[in-house]
Amino acid sequence: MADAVVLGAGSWGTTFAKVLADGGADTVLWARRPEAAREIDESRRNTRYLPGITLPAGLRATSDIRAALADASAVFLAVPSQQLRQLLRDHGDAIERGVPIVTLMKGVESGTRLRMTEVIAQELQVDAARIAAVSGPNLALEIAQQQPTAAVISSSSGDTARAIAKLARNDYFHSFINADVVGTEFGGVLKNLVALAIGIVDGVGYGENTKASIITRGLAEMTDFAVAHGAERKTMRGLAGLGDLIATCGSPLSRNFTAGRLLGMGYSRTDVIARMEQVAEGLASVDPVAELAAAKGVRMPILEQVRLVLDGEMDPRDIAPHLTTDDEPIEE
Ligand SMILES: NC(=O)C1=CN([C@@H]2O[C@H](COP(=O)(O)OP(=O)(O)OC[C@H]3O[C@@H](n4cnc5c(N)ncnc54)[C@H](O)[C@@H]3O)[C@@H](O)[C@H]2O)C=CC1
Ligand SMILES: O=C(CO)COP(=O)(O)O
Repeated sequence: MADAVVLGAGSWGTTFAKVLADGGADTVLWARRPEAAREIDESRRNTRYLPGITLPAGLRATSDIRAALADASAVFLAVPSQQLRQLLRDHGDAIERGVPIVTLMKGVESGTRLRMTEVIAQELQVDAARIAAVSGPNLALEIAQQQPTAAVISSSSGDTARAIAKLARNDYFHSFINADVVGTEFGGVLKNLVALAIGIVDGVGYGENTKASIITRGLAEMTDFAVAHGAERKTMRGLAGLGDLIATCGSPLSRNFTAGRLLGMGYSRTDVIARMEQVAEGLASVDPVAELAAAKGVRMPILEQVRLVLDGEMDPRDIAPHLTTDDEPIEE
């Protein structure tokens, strides 16, 4: 049995497989395209997603998903959020009973508005104690370059969180644990939306005051939303909240920042999607998160303005002054 099987050989799946393999885990990475699996196995490279990175010799790749799953002691999921349900529907039956299932993903499903751990529980009919979510300030390329980084592994089961945290650590990557799955997952989803906003104002040409204002108010919005959905406030100040917000909003490596920047430069939603070569999860999360916020009566003016820019109903230059939609001053 392989210690870990990672599904999805994009930038994060490949990087996380490297993290696991560098920590000593016998790891198999599933790539949808046979030529991608071959490149990883034969050249120790994934040039499309991780240029310049040499992958560890111990990391094996395959395009045979069912054989990989049948041999897995733990399964890690790293495909775009809107694709997860179909993948599990097609191949979830190949996963052995009792195996922990870990999402590395940062999105909600449009339509159902479900978090990834909820999609896993629903589609595979597995107990929440077997499921974990990984989040944190984890820009893939920096980790692939072995720059020191921390993440948090969240599960309702302390045993599952601890087991995954022990697997996902090495001399450049450290995993903490928590039991706040709702907050940990929503942290990853919500920071993408703030990163879109930061990208937009960067594309417009605004500077650090604007960005700091949006990041600070964005964290307040994230916290209101997450707490209304049952998260712990402190999770939003941790790696999966503030930590990831800082990394994602401050880096041109972020695809959400990049997508926002194109919007700020005047490209339409359709143009931005066409130009992105990797997934920018925030683009698909805007509407379901806005719906979830409305259902709980949570006001999210920054998210609302990102939505208006995406829909072509607001000039990107107008986003910054509208950090609140209130006419009367409100308490910070
Ligand atoms: N790249 C990063 O720095 C980080 C990404 N994440 C999250 O990880 C998840 C995956 O993102 P990335 O790897 O960055 O995306 P990516 O765009 O680099 O790669 C996505 C991978 O999924 C595959 N894929 C696409 N549709 C598929 C389908 N229908 N069935 C199977 N495979 C499919 C693609 O071929 C590709 O290998 C996202 O939810 C993202 O938010 C989380 C932390 C860091
Ligand atoms: O989640 C990430 C960093 O923690 C990656 O952000 P992007 O998806 O915006 O690239």
